[in-house]
Amino acid sequence: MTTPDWQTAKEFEDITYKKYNGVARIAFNRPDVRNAFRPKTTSELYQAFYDAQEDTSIGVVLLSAEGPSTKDGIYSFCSGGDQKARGDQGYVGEDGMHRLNILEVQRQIRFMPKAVIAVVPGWAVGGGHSLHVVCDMTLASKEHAIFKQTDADVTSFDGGYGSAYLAKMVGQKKAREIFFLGRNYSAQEAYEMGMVNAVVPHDELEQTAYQWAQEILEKSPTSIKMLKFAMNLTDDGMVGQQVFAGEATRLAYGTEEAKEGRNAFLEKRKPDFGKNKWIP
Ligand SMILES: CC(C)(COP(=O)(O)OP(=O)(O)OC[C@H]1O[C@@H](n2cnc3c(N)ncnc32)[C@H](O)[C@@H]1OP(=O)(O)O)[C@@H](O)C(=O)NCCC(=O)NCCSC(=O)CCC(=O)c1ccccc1C(=O)O
Repeated sequence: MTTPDWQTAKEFEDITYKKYNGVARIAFNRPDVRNAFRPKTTSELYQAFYDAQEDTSIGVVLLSAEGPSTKDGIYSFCSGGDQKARGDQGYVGEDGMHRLNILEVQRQIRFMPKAVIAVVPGWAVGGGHSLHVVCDMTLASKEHAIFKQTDADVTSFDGGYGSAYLAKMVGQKKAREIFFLGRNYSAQEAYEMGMVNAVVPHDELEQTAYQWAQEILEKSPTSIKMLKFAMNLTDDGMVGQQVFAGEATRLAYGTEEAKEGRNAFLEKRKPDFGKNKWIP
């Protein structure tokens, strides 16, 4: 397996954004504050995920993190909302507005028609924990990954994917333990709970993530997209149905039947869908 020769796709301040060979790598880049996100970070994440979604050469996105901290050498994935940027109604950006826009990033990850893999080299805490939960898969550093939910320490509560979807993943009792007690869990413990796909030696983590991405890229893009949306559907209610059905409509547009319907309208005639089209 080749080592990725990552090329910077766009320069940002709080994240790095690179691409190589069908894979986009978006990484938190505030390691000295355990990769906490502030409004600038979430805005940059939003832009990078949007670009990765629009880029037809990209099939898999890795959500990772730079590090370790220059202060103490500790690795982190993300420690959630930056408590120094927190105001009374959200996190305060350079424009003075109070925002909760990490939830928009969660929805981008959830609804993008491409696989998103969380690559967790260290702490995954609070809103950072929720981000790994919403990703399609999670790979974790054997030596350094620690999973922890501190929402209940700082009067926050991710009542969507971070908690309710987590409960579907690890079971109700375990999810309540994670949130109500706020303990630290190792990569192995997270794996045994069912919220991590693989525990990987730290030095091999990024290469393994790239390798998993390459395996996905060998599959049918339509299958991957439809499978992701099918698996989302039951937990996402009407929006899940809308997203899945939108892609089904796209597939229907490609049929002769759909072309006849469009052409008949444009030619101001009744459509002729032919006989024997009612396949069982
Ligand atoms: C992550 C820790 C457990 C790591 O502990 P440790 O290794 O001992 O390191 P520290 O010495 O504590 O930290 C080193 C350094 O980093 C700074 N830092 C760490 N985390 C943060 C943070 N989240 N914000 C700001 N700064 C942080 C720390 O101050 C130190 O700085 P020095 O200057 O060197 O002293 C531990 O650090 C820890 O517990 N961190 C806090 C975790 C936390 O509580 N996060 C917030 C949870 S709430 C949240 O994320 C809500 C966001 C969200 O997703 C959401 C959900 C629902 C609705 C809306 C939203 C939304 O959008 O807000």
